[in-house]
Amino acid sequence: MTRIGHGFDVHAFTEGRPLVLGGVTVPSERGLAGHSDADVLAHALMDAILGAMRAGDIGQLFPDTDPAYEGADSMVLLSRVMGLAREQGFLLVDADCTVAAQAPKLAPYREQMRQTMAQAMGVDVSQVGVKATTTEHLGFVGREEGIAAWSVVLLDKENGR
Ligand SMILES: Nc1ccn([C@@H]2O[C@H](COP(=O)(O)O)[C@@H](O)[C@H]2O)c(=O)n1
Ligand SMILES: C[C@@]1(CO)OP(=O)(O)OP(=O)(O)OC[C@H]1O
Repeated sequence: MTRIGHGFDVHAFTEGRPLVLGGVTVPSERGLAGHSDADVLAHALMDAILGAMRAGDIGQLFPDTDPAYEGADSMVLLSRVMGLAREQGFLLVDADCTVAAQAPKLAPYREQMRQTMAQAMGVDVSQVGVKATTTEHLGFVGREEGIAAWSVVLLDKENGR
């Protein structure tokens, strides 16, 4: 049985925080606001996995009211989500992600993001795609107010329903 999952997340830019995307700290004057490290790309990927598992979303699993997740490393959370998936018999077939950011330029960090997220999930780098786009200066992304990310995943479960 194969399940599809989709994830979407947005975080606003803020001063005084590092910009963490796909577990990689990207050189930037500003970072993203959030209870955790605000890794919007990892959050979209986690929600896609949870969606395919029909297991709610990251806000349910890691509430932003819980001090345990203050400043949390999203790669640790991603490992935990994939661990839950494995416990339920799911294997990751494939994942693909898109980050919409007007700036900074993300292409130089794309491969590192793929590798870092693949490692956190315990899968091969070939199973994780990361792409970046601007929004041609349109909307909140285009005004450089924040970054959005989307992810789709396929999970496989033997003899599952
Ligand atoms: N933050 C970003 C956004 C885009 N890129 C790369 O530039 C290419 C062109 O972007 P468009 O929005 O004009 O299509 C895109 O395909 C990415 O490779 C980037 O590195 N960082
Ligand atoms: C990751 C979590 C962890 O508390 O916090 P945030 O960084 O606020 O991220 P968001 O995507 O807004 O919500 C999900 C939360 O689970």
